[in-house]
Amino acid sequence: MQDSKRLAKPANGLNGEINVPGDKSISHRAIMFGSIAEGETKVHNFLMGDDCLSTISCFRKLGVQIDVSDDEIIVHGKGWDGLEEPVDILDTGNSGTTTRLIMGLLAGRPFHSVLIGDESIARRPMKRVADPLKQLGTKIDGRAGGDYTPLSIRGGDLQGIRYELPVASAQVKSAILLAGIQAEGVTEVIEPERTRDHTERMILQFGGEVSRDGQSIKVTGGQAFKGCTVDVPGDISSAAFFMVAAAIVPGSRVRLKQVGLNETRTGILSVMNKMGASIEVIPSNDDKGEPVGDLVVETSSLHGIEIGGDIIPTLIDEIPIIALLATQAEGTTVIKNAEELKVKETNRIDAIVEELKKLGADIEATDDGMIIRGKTDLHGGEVHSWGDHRIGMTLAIASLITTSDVVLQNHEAINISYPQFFEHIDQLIART
Ligand SMILES: O=C(O)C1=C[C@@H](OP(=O)(O)O)[C@@H](O)[C@H](O)C1
Ligand SMILES: C=C(OP(=O)(O)O)C(=O)O
Repeated sequence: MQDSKRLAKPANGLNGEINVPGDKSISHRAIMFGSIAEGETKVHNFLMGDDCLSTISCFRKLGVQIDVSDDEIIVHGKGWDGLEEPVDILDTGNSGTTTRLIMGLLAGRPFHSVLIGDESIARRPMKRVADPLKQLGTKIDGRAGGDYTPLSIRGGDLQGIRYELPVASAQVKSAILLAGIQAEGVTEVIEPERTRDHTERMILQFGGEVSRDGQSIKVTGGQAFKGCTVDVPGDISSAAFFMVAAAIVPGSRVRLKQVGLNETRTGILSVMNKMGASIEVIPSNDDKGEPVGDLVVETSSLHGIEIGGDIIPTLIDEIPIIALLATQAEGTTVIKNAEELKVKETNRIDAIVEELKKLGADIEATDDGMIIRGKTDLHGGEVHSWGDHRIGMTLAIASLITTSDVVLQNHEAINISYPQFFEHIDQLIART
């Protein structure tokens, strides 16, 4: 059953501080590297969202012991050879990152696995990963000629390749690197634009080697990893909802603590600065593999800008909430080169345009993005998350500034990446 939720409104803005949950991309990778490493890996501030729980469940089925407690996750890695042929199907749930990265990791394992996910995963293209992995020497098949789940993978002896990514995707890059570290010789991936580099950083953190020269990333095969401690920073993609909320709700001042500030993820900061938002960045000194800092955001007067080109991969997941921000900016905001949004959990161009229109936004879809004209007073109404966590959170933040109530259908989708989301809204409203 899908639940609906009538959302509360702040009388005097959002105020106070919160720790947003751990970074989703880094949490997935910590479980994966912990599983293929020798010895124990401790993960602090792990994101207990549904996507990362899917990753834990898959690795348990591959024979890895993973202990979950309130303050840490312990992964008992047994090295590459410790992974066992799963007797059950690996269910990756709603998670594209789990599905695509695990494909790369299983590509070099000498056994058979079957991957399946939910109905959203079943619509997302997997050929972009399967093609290069087949070139490395893996056997992969699946629905529609191997482009969609269910997928079956029979790992094999791999040979390094040189591969130019046709799309700027960290998931495809990471899958190839995870296969490349098991292959004979060197594997080189060339990205058209820079994408998030958490996999590369984690290879180094677990004692491996990877090099970058411009847009080219190289790994040598036959690498073994050593367990370590991973301190997961707060997720800037989750912080983005409260950065925008603070900027658009009158009378707000919010401090978001210990947020990951990796420059391959901070496009939202540049965009908000350009639009005129008041954001103070307070960097921390104890960088443990990833840069972190606090962000203080205040209500701001905003203007529209053009967003496109190589900044897109650094803010791809933030575009739904940037669209809402743009409805509160004077003038026109154009978002282009963002066609990848069509193959996320939903077609996020269609989803955000359709739902924000229901609240009175002046927004139109284009082939590769959207055009938003502001500033518009938004009104209440009934909206739907489309089963997509980022669409659901964007609509919930919109409800903080609408002239009447918003009813959000299927808000549970938000548990994918931010289980404490509504608690955090209540907390920031209560402090006013
Ligand atoms: O590597 C990752 O952790 C991710 C990469 C991005 O996807 P693409 O690689 O498909 O761009 C992003 O949208 C996703 O939320 C997480
Ligand atoms: C696209 C996302 O995740 P994934 O690709 O892992 O499903 C997201 O979190 O916005």
